[in-house]
Amino acid sequence: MSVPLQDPAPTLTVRDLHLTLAGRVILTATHLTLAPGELVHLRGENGAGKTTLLRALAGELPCQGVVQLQGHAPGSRPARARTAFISTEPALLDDLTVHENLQFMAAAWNSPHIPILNLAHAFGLAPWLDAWPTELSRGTRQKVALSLALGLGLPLTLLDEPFSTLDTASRDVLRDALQARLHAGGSILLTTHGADLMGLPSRALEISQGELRAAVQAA
Ligand SMILES: Nc1ncnc2c1ncn2[C@@H]1O[C@H](COP(=O)(O)OP(=O)(O)OP(=O)(O)O)[C@@H](O)[C@H]1O
Repeated sequence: MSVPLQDPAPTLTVRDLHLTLAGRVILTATHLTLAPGELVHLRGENGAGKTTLLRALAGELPCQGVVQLQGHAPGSRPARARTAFISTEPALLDDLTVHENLQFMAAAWNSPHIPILNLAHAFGLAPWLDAWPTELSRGTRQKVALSLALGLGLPLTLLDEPFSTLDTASRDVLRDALQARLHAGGSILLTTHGADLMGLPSRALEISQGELRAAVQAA
């Protein structure tokens, strides 16, 4: 007897999320799910609430409602162990070299160091491995952070405008790394201002004036 195929459990589930800052409701999201191997592309104008949503899902901002990452609340230890979040100004440890940062983060996540280093090489970071983070340009710092985020191979990757500071060759490397993460069953939520996702299969969501709306289209 054949067993009916079932949809895999979502990596991320959001229902009736409300986020209030300084007495003002900044963000509402009635419904959002992210399946394994799915890329959701969050679009919206300046100030729409994209970064705020990513920060809430990463556990950096407290919110009300149902938010579950593989059954865990954002910010909890198990949720943090499953989430990579790269902001537009990614933090690195300034008293460690780039290579030491990569090794330290791999050890902190109990993850192999080699996939991270391979991505760093693909991004052309070899000349920067012995540099200090304070010596890096914005785009180079972003490439270090993206090597970490995608090389860790965590179930959920949250990326705030990951393409914005990258040159053409690095955008291609990022596209291939995102594709590989999706093939491995990772879930990705990323923000952009525009619509160009370089051919990556994605589901677009629109966020406007702090309100997350229903799906727009598959790309
Ligand atoms: N700490 C805070 N206190 C009060 N309001 C805030 C705070 N952080 C963000 N906001 C407000 O939340 C709203 C959404 O900001 P957010 O940074 O999420 O927008 P965004 O869509 O990422 O914009 P952009 O494309 O410009 O980066 C804005 O109106 C902003 O002023």
